[in-house]
Amino acid sequence: GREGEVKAALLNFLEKLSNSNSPPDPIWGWNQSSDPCKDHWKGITCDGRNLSVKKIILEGLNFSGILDASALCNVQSLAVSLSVLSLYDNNISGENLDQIGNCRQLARFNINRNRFSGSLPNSLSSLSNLKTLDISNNNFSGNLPDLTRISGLIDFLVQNNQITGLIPNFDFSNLMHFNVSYNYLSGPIPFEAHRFPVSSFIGNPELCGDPLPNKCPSLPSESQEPEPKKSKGISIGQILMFSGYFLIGVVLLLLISLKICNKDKKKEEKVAAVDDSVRKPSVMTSSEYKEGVMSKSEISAASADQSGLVSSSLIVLTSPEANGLRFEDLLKAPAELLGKGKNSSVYKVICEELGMTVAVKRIRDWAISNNDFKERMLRLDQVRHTNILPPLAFYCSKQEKLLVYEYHQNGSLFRLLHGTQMGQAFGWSIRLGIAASIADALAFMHHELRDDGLAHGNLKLSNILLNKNMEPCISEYGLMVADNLDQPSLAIVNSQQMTEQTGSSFKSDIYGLGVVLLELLTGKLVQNSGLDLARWVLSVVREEWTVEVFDRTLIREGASEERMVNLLQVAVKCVNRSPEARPSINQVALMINTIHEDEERFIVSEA
Ligand SMILES: Nc1ncnc2c1ncn2[C@@H]1O[C@H](COP(=O)(O)OP(=O)(O)OP(=O)(O)O)[C@@H](O)[C@H]1O
Repeated sequence: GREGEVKAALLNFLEKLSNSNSPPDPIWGWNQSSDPCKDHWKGITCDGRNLSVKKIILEGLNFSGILDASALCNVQSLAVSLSVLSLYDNNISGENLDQIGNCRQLARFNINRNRFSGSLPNSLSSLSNLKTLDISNNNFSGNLPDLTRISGLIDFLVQNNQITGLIPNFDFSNLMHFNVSYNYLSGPIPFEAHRFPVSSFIGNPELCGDPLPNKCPSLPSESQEPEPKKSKGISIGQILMFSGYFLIGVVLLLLISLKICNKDKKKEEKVAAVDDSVRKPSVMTSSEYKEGVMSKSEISAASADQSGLVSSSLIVLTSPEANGLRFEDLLKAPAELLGKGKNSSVYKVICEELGMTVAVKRIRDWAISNNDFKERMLRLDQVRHTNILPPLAFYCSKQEKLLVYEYHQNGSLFRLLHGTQMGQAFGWSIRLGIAASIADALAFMHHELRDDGLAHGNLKLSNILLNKNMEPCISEYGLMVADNLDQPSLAIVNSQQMTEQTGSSFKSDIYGLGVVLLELLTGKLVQNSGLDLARWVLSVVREEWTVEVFDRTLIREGASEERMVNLLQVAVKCVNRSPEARPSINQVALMINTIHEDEERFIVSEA
């Protein structure tokens, strides 16, 4: 019957894989007289009712035979259920690989670190459920197959092969990891792929265009075309990447006094100058800048009273770090653009005389009255928590607001998790400790500021900075000018908007925290609202292969699966579509701290 057919197919598959006629090690349980599901054959995972084989995972086992795809995928009763095939890290080569296309349910196919060669089967394009394709570190040659129809692809990893030709079109929308480095690919990198880091493409001498430093030779009629496109949708990731190239950043603090309304036009020109500088790095001296934007009298008004609370200029708050900070110093100092969102930019400003480096956030066209803004800043100044970055000073005019924060040279959690110094250990205990600190800090702030209606409003990895001791420091608390508020109408974003409108942005913070937790657990990049990542995690958890979601470096490190699953459950609760169904921040903080304490007890017991 069916069961016998599956069993025979698996035994045939294993025999070819192990390249020997001797029966498999008895402790594996693979034999004629037992059942792959009920008797838990090593490497086999079945569905909940033990009726069908869902996964075959035989990693790092020194197999040196062949993967005969027809032995698995041409057996109907097996092919209809198999969703994961991973033979990562063996010495296997392939046979009948084109038959893989018959394993229609395959969501993960991983043959990384083996000895496959020849061309990639075109039948890969019929695996419409595929989420992870990892064929890296083999000897594949020929062109990449056309995978445009696989819209759910999340990981596409083909690095370290001998693949030639152009990078074909993909549906890049869900792709989180894309790596074609160290092959023989040529031609331009598709525009949609520019958001991936340089490391995704290096080692292909004939590949060109962003994010690689070598420009593509311009085609006669299109040479000027791509430029404006590039500047259009600069994402956080791109900004981070570009910042590597910008050794000298751009000096600009655009300030327009309330009184001088007729300088609007002039201001627009200046804004354009900033925008332009993102593409073409240039340096503008502070005196050039000052002349254009601010009159001397305004500067002196700004610096008239160092102790702060001067009406229409820079208002210095009570942090001891802000002591002596003057507008003039900010204007004189060299500045570097750190990042730029739709309505805001952040500059690093080095005030040498004060021996101090600050980050200045400039927000344009924020529909908040100057009085409300001032009141809000003064209120925020009264509530302090060690893991919340207080503003040092601020400035407001009708068109724009400036916020001065202490600069944190260790960067953000975003950079730590996705940055170039990937090798740096960012292990499970540290991630869990950071998660607990963030939750505690938010719980404190929510409690103190609930009556004022002041939540964080835009919690995400790039707003969580790291101090000298690598402890988290949440910046931009209370600004509540989320960049993503005008994203395309996706269900969760809409409900988030709704809650925000009804004054309950506290629940949005819970959602934001949930996404941060998901990112810490999966190591995956989240775009915009966090919707993609949340949706992906939920789909994976629903498919009963929860372990698949975790960051591989955490798995490799041997992090406790139980505690990772516990934290995942907290995260999943936080990203519930319905704001009312999300737990309160106190509940979240309690749950995370319990997991963190478990972890600490475990570490002590291990020592
Ligand atoms: N005080 C600071 N010290 C060091 N780096 C900072 C500081 N404030 C912000 N940054 C970094 O500057 C970059 C730009 O910050 P910004 O807040 O504009 O970007 P964002 O968080 O991506 O977008 P958003 O405008 O939605 O907050 C980020 O990489 C952020 O981590």
